[in-house]
Amino acid sequence: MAEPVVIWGAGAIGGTIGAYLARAGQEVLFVDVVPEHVAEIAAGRLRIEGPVDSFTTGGPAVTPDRVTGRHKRILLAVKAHHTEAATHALAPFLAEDGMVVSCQNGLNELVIADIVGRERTIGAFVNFGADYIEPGRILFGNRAAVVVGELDGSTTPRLRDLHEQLRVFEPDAVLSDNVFGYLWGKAGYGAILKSSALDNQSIADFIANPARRATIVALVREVLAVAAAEQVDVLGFNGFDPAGFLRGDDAAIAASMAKMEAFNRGSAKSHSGIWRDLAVRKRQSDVAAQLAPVRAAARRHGLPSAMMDRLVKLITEIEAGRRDIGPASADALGDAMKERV
Ligand SMILES: NC(=O)C1=CN([C@@H]2O[C@H](COP(=O)(O)OP(=O)(O)OC[C@H]3O[C@@H](n4cnc5c(N)ncnc54)[C@H](OP(=O)(O)O)[C@@H]3O)[C@@H](O)[C@H]2O)C=CC1
Ligand SMILES: CC(C)(CO)C(=O)C(=O)O
Repeated sequence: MAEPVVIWGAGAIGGTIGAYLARAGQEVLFVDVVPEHVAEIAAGRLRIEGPVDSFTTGGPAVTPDRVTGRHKRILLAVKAHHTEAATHALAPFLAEDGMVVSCQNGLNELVIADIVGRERTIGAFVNFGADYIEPGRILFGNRAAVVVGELDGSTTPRLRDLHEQLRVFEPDAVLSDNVFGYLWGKAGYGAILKSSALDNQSIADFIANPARRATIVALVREVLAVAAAEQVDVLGFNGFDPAGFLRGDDAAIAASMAKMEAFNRGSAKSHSGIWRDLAVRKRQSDVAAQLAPVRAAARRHGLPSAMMDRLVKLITEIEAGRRDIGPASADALGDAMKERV
């Protein structure tokens, strides 16, 4: 029997990728902590819906306590604040020569590598949009960048195999020698998504809102300054132009903002996953966990992190029920910028 690929965390991202692989006839084992969702997948009722595609599939699916065997390829797709626990849980089931592929937002590769070893960790960057609707139902909102890369930038046979496999899901998937360039790029672009969760506007409307422009630029530049200090060659994607932001080039930034707005208008996923956690699912988001390594690096380099610090504080207040989502919260992030100067 073929070696199955394990999808650990079969929600919006893991469920979508796994559904494509299963539909293509590949051996997939879905693992998730939500028993009702696991039951639907195991019963062959994993439904992908939305403008991109519409199909129902399924396959073997279990909760983590029912996993057996040792597996060569585990795609990890849990939120950043669940990375450490999930990696500890999967480690006993990872083959000695196996790999964990982080299909996540954030610099989770660093956490995973600490637990299973750098040589068993592969980096990935995903920017497509998906929403977990209910057990067995996922909205696939839009296609977007998918990238894989070894942490040291090398091109290995296992990376080529993984890349080929992911092309079943995203034909334009990229094999990169600079996956950290994309991950830091997503940290910059992701800062916009995070700040958009302070308000109820869609991502596209938030980006287009002139009242948010200066705050977005200051926040993105703060993140990218840290990437530069870390000597990362940050890469762009789907309209995001990190070089333009870093240079403080107004024309390039305006062009990038227009492209990012258009890109997000084309998605059926109108709001960020973070907004969805806060406003719809009423639960903790992974904002603090995603920004933790960026803020730590800022401290190491003696760089400012006032915008990121304020963003985390505001989101934490929303999570605790001490603050509402709305324009006043987005304004409060702008205040951090004004206080800085
Ligand atoms: N959704 C999107 O459009 C995008 C998401 N991302 C990133 O992809 C990653 C996955 O996000 P997304 O798919 O949206 O999240 P979801 O919440 O939709 O899916 C994650 C799933 O993993 C489950 N889970 C949590 N802990 C564990 C565990 N220890 N073992 C197994 N399963 C677990 C969750 O259960 P429970 O819900 O109970 O926690 C949930 O079912 C995140 O890093 C996110 O930032 C990146 C690009 C786009
Ligand atoms: C908005 C999106 C899908 C990136 O395009 C994202 O990364 C998120 O919601 O966390």
